[in-house]
Amino acid sequence: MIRRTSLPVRRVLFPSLRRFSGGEIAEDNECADSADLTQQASLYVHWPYCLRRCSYCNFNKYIPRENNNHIMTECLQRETETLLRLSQVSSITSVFFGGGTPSLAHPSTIAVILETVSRRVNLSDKVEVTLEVNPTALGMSTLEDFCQAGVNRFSIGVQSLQDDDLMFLGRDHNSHQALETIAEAQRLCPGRVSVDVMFGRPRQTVESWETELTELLRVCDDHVSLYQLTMERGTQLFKKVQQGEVSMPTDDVTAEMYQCARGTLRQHGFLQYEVSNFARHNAVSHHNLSYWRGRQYIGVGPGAHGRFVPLGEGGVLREARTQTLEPDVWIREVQQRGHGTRRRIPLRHLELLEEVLVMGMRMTEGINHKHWELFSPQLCLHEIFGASIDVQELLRRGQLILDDRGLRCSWSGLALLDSILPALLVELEAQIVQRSQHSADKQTETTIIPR
Ligand SMILES: C[S@@+](CC[C@H](N)C(=O)[O-])C[C@H]1O[C@@H](n2cnc3c(N)ncnc32)[C@H](O)[C@@H]1O
Ligand SMILES: C[S@@+](CC[C@H](N)C(=O)[O-])C[C@H]1O[C@@H](n2cnc3c(N)ncnc32)[C@H](O)[C@@H]1O
Ligand code: SF4
Repeated sequence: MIRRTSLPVRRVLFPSLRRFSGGEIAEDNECADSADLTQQASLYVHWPYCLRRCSYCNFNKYIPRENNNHIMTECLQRETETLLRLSQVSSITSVFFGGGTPSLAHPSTIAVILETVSRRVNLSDKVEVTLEVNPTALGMSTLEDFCQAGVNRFSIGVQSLQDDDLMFLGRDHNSHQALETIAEAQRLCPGRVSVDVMFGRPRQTVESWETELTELLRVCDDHVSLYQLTMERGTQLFKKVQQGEVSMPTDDVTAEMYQCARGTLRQHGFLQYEVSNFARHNAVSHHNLSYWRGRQYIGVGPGAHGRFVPLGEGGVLREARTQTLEPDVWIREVQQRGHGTRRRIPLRHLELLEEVLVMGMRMTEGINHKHWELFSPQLCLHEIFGASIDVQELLRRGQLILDDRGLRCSWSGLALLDSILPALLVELEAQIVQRSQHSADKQTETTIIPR
């Protein structure tokens, strides 16, 4: 039985182990081979500080007691060196400075980290280097210096163009500043500016959302990320909703908002390439694509996540790594041992395939046969999913497509990804377990010595 659960647009960008909550793209996927999987990685750098706490946010962020930018920079640099050495990658394919509010860092921090990377591995000038920017007056005034430091893509946290909503969300900017920042970023990096916008906000209606999005599309550049406002435990918003002070739109309303936004974006020439992401003129985010395509990534900074094979330590399995969350503790660890890795979990074959499946199905292109074969040379997509009754039902309903290109969601299926994934994961596990059972039986058969 396949039921709708929720929209897949909630904020899941990189997979957390065992917790799965949902056109045309540049061709770089096609050229990946198995050597690329271990020799290349993208790099994520987390800046953990913000000016204030937004009412809805439970990302890993802190309001600094004092300015320790200098020490944070030194430690980010040191951890980058350590993790590059452990991964033994030969090139970094994209860099993403996220947070927190990385536009609060000094531009020289960005330059120092990029120099550190290029001293150790290949970092071509053409590589995408993104900085997340809060559209405050300060954020806007430093954009040019960030470009000088090596940033060539900006991701601007606009969230809304309604000033009363921005205030309610606890943002540190207003709509005028957001518009000015978009214009300045576009002047500096034409075609490489993204905006984040949230829907499903209290009091928002489908009509007001459509008007707001249309207004944003008139002024924005070529990339838009849409996020459904999600209630997170421990946030002010969560408390207010629990206490009945604020009510959130129903699931039916947010589903309508999502579908309406997809249509509006399409009318404005944006192609959807992932559940939450839309691009014009092929201005896709290469960094985020590398997550969805199951490539290696190195996560540096407090709370950053990474996925790579630690070749420098003689490892053979890809590991899920998480860095220590709390900045002061992380700083001490980096000073003492060169990195602040808190957790390392080697991914078994099934777990790796689960991640490849969950992340890959978020893209409109889905998972093509060649891509799957890189991770699963023994069992192809048809062998795993072709005979499943649940999958057949999804195919019959037109929500899923399995053909000679590979496995992907249809337009209607993508909005239901969260309810489609469980059926796929169950089938994947069943087939992998069955196959390993089968080969174990075969091994036993051949090793029995007749009396
Ligand atoms: C964690 S923020 C970091 C970048 C920057 N500080 C900002 O706020 O724009 C990245 C994005 O996460 C999204 N986000 C954070 N909390 C969210 C929530 N509870 N629901 C939906 N999206 C959320 C916002 O759209 C935001 O742009
Ligand atoms: C919600 S997304 C927004 C991306 C944006 N829409 C774009 O197209 O560039 C970015 C956020 O995800 C989180 N994030 C991304 N990669 C991460 C990683 N490897 N480790 C930890 N957090 C990560 C960070 O909080 C970052 O601010
Ligand atoms: S500025 Fe961004 S990271 Fe900081 S609290 Fe707000 S949403 Fe979270």
